Amino acid sequence: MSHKVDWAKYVADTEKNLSAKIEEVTISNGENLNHGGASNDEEAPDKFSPAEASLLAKVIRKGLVVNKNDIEIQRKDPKSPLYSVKSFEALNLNPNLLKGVYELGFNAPSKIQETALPTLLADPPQNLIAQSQSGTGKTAAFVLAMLSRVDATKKHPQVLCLSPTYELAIQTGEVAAHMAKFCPEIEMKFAVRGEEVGRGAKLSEHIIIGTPGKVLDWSLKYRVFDLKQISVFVLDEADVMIAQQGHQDQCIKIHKNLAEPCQMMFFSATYDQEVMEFAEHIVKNPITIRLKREEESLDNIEQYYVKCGNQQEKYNAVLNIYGTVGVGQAIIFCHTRRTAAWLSEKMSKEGNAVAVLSGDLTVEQRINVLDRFRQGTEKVLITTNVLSRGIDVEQVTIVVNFDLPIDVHGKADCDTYLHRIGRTGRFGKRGIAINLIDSPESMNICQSIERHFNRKIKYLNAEDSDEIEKIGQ
Ligand SMILES: Nc1ncnc2c1ncn2[C@@H]1O[C@H](COP(=O)(O)OP(=O)(O)OP(=O)(O)O)[C@@H](O)[C@H]1O
Repeated sequence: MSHKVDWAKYVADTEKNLSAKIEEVTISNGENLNHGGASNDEEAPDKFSPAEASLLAKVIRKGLVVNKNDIEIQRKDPKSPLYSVKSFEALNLNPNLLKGVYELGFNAPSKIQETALPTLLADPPQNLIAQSQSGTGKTAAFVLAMLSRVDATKKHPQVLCLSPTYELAIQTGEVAAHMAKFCPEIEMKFAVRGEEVGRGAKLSEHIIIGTPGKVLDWSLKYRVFDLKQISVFVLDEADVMIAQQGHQDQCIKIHKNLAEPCQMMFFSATYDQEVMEFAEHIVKNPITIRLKREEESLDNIEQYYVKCGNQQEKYNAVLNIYGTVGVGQAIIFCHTRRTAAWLSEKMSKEGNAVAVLSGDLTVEQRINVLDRFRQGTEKVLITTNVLSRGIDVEQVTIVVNFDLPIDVHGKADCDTYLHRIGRTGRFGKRGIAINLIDSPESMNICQSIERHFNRKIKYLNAEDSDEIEKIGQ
């Protein structure tokens, strides 16, 4: 399964070509980028096709051309999560892993990578509970630590990484496979729905990446690997894994069956106070990397709300937004599978190419939908909270909360909100989050979220396509 998508490469190549052409054309035609006006088309060094010209306008409008510079500026800003003073070389990684890192196009570590890796690679091993904003490179941080800790001469599972969903486990495995490209001696296995092992089998892979239920079955029920031999235990999205019903019992059971010494690595973009206290209780002498509340939400994601009278008006707002996604892509979050199915059916019937991903699809269907979205086959993905955490599709420019996230008591679920909007604005890119408000209750929830993060959610008139267009500028 490919991790880097062709579509992203297409946009990147197009950007590169267009940037080159902008330079050429600007040199020969002054400010006239599009060869229009008084310039002589025949003398132009390299004429834009109409499709290129329109893509150029969109790319410029969305700020993608300047984005690379933006990232370099963010890297030098001590307040940015991308800020770092060290290079990857300075982190003492194995040279073959370093090659993998550069092959992925990473030039310098982000703040969390630079801070966490020295702790994770220290001897004797240190336990770590780490928090860093969405899209800031936590996965690479713990994957590099996992790969660094493998003793390939021992032919049994020794590193275990748990993810809350099937999609996230697969994504993490793909990142690990890319980083380990030059370490063929390291073997990995997915423990997720759809993967089977024979009864009585003994796994020889060094790294297991999976979801809690399957890992529990394989380790304690079928005994195809021994939790006592695990020396590195990673919990991605650690707060839901130890606090949310469904995952909690399984994760705690796995955790209890680990033997000393086992290095613990807990990562998430959010931990509420209670969950952090619990994490610190179950992890011995941890180093903790914690964000202040005001640092949790990202400056590069602009947040808006749109007032809608009813479901139909929400639908109209989505259509307006759909029309302005441009070169990017959008993810729309609904509260229930039913709403997601209703919305996707209605949009598809009216000729809009949308995909839907919710828990009622088979795992093959789910991964197929996500792959198609990553390749840009559909510009819009409609989903539920199942995709709210961790999923990394770098060209997502807009996240829409068709329904605001609420907890079981109907109160604002601020953590889920942060994870949902974090599907855009990945690694310093710009992103837009739009919340559709259709009742006084949803307005209250929106305001609670605003207060919680102390960050403005601005009003947007979705009747006005021009205004929606403007926010992408
Ligand atoms: N040092 C780096 N240089 C350039 N790009 C990077 C670097 N580290 C990570 N990335 C890219 O940044 C994106 C986000 O990284 P990642 O998915 O690890 O974020 P995260 O912090 O785990 O996010 P989330 O909280 O949503 O799980 C990915 O596309 C990844 O390839």
